[in-house]
Amino acid sequence: MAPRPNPKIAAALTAMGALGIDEAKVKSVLKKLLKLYDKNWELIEEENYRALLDAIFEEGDNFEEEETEAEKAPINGESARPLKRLRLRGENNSPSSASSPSKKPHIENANALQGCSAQQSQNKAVSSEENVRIAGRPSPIRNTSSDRGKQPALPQVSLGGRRHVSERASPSKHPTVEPGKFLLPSYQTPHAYTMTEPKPEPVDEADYEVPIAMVAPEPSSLRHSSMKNGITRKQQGGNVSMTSSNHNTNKEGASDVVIASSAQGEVKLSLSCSSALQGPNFRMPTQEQLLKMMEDKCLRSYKITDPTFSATKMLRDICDCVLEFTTDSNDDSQEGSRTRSSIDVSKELDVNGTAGIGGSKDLDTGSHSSNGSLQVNSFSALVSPRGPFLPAHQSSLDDAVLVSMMDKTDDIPQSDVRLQPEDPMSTNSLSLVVVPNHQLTADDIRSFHDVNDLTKGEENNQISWVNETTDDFPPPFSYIPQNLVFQDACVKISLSRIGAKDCCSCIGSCILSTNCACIDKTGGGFAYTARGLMKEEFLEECIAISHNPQQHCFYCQDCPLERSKNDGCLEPCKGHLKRKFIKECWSKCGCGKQCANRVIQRGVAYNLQVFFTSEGKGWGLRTLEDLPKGAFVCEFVGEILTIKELHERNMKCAENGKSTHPILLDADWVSGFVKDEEALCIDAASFGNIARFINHRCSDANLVEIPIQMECPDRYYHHFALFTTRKIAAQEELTWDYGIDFDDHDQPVKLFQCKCGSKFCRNMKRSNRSTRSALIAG
Ligand SMILES: C[S@@+](CC[C@H](N)C(=O)[O-])C[C@H]1O[C@@H](n2cnc3c(N)ncnc32)[C@H](O)[C@@H]1O
Repeated sequence: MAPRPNPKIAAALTAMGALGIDEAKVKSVLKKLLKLYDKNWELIEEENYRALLDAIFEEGDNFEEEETEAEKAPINGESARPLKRLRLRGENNSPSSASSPSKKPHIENANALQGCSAQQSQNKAVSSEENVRIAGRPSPIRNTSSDRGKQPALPQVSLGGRRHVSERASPSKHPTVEPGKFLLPSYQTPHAYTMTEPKPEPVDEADYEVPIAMVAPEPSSLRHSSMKNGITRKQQGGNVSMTSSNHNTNKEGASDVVIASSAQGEVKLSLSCSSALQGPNFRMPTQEQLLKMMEDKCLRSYKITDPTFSATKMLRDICDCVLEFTTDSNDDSQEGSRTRSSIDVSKELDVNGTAGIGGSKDLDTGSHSSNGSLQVNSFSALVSPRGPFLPAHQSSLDDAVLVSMMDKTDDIPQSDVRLQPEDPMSTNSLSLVVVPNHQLTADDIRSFHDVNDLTKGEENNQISWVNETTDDFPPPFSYIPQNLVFQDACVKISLSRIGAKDCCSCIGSCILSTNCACIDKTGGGFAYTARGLMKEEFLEECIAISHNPQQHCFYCQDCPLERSKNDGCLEPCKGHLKRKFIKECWSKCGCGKQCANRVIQRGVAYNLQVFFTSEGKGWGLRTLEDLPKGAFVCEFVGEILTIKELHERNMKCAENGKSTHPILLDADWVSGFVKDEEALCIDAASFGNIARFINHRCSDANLVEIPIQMECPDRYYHHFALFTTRKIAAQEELTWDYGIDFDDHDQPVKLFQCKCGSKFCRNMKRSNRSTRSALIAG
């Protein structure tokens, strides 16, 4: 009867067999190792048989070196080592091994030996260290799982700088190497950025450098200087970039790695292939190919045998390390905060090969410059640390060359990392997303939105955004919770202007007071209920005014709106609505913040959401909870401009094909003369709050706007608050009547084809009217 195999030996053989290592070789090395370690299996089994694996590699190298001493003559200026490995690879890939999938690791194993060669030569030089290592610890590999990411390379493995392509398998020399195993770009057309599997092509070694590198999306001048300096550190708009470049003096198109982090805890790691890579058939590998290859490489070169090892995780670890370094451990504010990191891999191609890094031109999304170069700017780095993910801008994947990967969410386990290049809209923060080559300005970057909270924490509640209809993202703008003066607007807020009659001296809440000065100023008494809702009567009056504006207009003699047009033909005043307003108590009053007469200043109180409408109105705002009638929803916040400034802005916007959405603020029209700097409006196009998403509905809108006087004693109201006109059910879109006269093409609000769907739609009535007139005329 055959002796029962030692289960420990069997397990070791199985583990090594899984890596494609020949059983006989394992046995022979194991025997020696057992002897060396005095049969201490613990040392051998530690770290997935790392000691054994290491010994096998070393033994393999010694064996090969002895065997191929005669073949060490340099070829093409290369050392003999790669060639020796290749020969070995050829030997290992006997027909049987090549055809069997299980033999694939043989190829990798040969590569691993190749990766070991540097180690081998170092080992010889540090034999005393080696002795210590063997005696004290079986594995020379210090790269334990806890080290991973922080110290990705083995100290004894020299990987600094580029590795020449001939160190890798080149199909011309290694016919047994599988296609797609290598990052050998096969260029099809200048526009072919599809993630197709690269074909192994004959590569001229002189033109090909292994890319460990990155071309940062930055101006060419900066890139150039960073390349010259080798290593640069630059401060750009709050981002710190650490550029580590591996400059090859023989090549114009050297490449480098950029790791950037922002004060918000965002980390961006960018890698790019430089023009030096461009070959006649350059083609981008898929992310999976790239990461798989990296994992194979780690297995070979660093002997990382941990089955849970992944290149993705390693990249994330790099980001984590940056965060660790850049986060002040004493900073309490950082504690408990959700940190995220993003990893971008970008690629720059210089198709005609003339410009290299310094000479490439930037391109628009989906297109290429005349010189064929492609500049990638990532906005995945713009993701708020609090938000899970800023999805890529709508773009075809074919045009995209940049991948972004978010990691480290609180709610999704890291092991759940999925690469989803096919789903650019996925809001899974762990998605690998391809984003387009797109030039972003600093303004663009500042104004992107967190999918969980586009208020950037400025409101009481987070306000998320969703798009279930298209691939669009909310337009870029800066979120502000309170109005800001743009430039010339005269907004007089000063304590000295608020006299005794302009503020109350109530104690606690004014609702119980019989002589509140603020309530007296609000026409018609206390406007709010104790619950902070608008009183029915007051609300109905406001609604009635908005329904019949003609009956509540004041017409001035010298209208600042007409004056501001500056076109030499002053038309008569079109009228200013005399609205009801509310005077809320304020800081100079005796009451407290919880006073029932302070509603809008307590901010947004309901759960709202920005969503993409399905009726063609673009983005809209909806409520996620039932709202009672008379509830304050939000203020319309934006930049306060003079009407003159608005006209100038409108002209510029028209040139750029953009539009503003201003609303006119009330002034003291009845005083007879309102100065230019007192005729004001609010424009929320570039700076605004959630109200900028509220769409128009003719007549039966569920919100009504009411001016609020707070910190100004006169009839210049800078607060425009929106209250519900009725009960609103959860999920309903919030709308208000902009008060547009669809016949007046001269108003500051840009006219649009109204799709409010109301049976009272003025635009629909207008088009019905014109159809009728056309029918009558015709
Ligand atoms: C203040 S913005 C509202 C948010 C806007 N929908 C967006 O996507 O950013 C006003 C613009 O929204 C669109 N809009 C608002 N109400 C609309 C309606 N009833 N029908 C069609 N478009 C509307 C118009 O383009 C208008 O210029």
